[in-house]
Amino acid sequence: MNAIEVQGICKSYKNYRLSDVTFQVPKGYITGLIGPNGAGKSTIIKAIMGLVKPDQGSIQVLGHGAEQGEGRYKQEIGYISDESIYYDWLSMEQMKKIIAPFYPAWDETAFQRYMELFELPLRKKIKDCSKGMKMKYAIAIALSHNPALLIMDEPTAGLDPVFRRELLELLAEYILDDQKTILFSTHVTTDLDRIADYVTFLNRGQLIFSDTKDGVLERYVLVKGGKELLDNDVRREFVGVRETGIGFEALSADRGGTVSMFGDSVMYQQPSLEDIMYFTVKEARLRV
Ligand SMILES: Nc1ncnc2c1ncn2[C@@H]1O[C@H](COP(=O)(O)OP(=O)(O)OP(=O)(O)O)[C@@H](O)[C@H]1O
Repeated sequence: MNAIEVQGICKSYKNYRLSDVTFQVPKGYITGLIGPNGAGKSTIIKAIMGLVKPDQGSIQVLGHGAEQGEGRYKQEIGYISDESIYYDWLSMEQMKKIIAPFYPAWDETAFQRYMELFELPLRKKIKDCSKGMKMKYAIAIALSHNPALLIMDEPTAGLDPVFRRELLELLAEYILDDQKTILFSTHVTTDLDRIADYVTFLNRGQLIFSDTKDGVLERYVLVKGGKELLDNDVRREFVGVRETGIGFEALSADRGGTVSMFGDSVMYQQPSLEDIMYFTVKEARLRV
């Protein structure tokens, strides 16, 4: 079953086009949305939240059309935006008192626990908080109404490495009951290496893939070989090629085909998600 279904979404801005993007966010898992700056991650997330109206396509969230304004199902969603959405002249405690009544499932004990865990002083004014503190506060608020679906736009941006890791552990714990789903965007692929079950990769408004992380890592392979092997036909086999002083390094999206083509004349390595993003994005830039 899917918590989110994005079907054929298109959205055009002046110098940007999100082109026919289709993917699903399966219930009970963590899906990471990756892509470089300007790929369209925030646009997709805002469309899922009903904050951006797609030109074409449809989006279902928890079984409802995403365009259904402030439908009740929205209480089931914990949303962390890439912009601060709070009245920053209020203290964190005062702001919470405004937000909590909107959520019937608000858990005050959990909120107090998260504030303590994240070392956030309740009386501090939001405008006096650091970027990381504001992000932690948004996470505390989102988790305290026990949402079935957590949607976060770059939640790890601005967090120090220690809290970043603790947050990822917290999220992994959050979905342990199989009823919760998380979608989060990031351009830090190591966040996904740690906790994502599914990865959706967007580049220049186009979907590159949406698959299980293990499936992606099985399909792609990094090849290292001598320069003499690299002619134009061979280049076309790869997602991207980087020439080095002594040879080349290239990424293939077809491990089986590549291994049967090169046999043992090259070296093979398991690429990381960062390698996959690097070669894909670099190649797309060269083609423009
Ligand atoms: N309201 C808007 N009007 C015009 N252009 C917009 C608007 N919103 C987004 N864009 C453009 O759409 C493109 C995608 O932006 P988006 O914020 O979705 O990317 P992103 O992948 O979230 O990037 P980042 O990682 O830098 O946050 C960018 O070129 C951006 O300038």
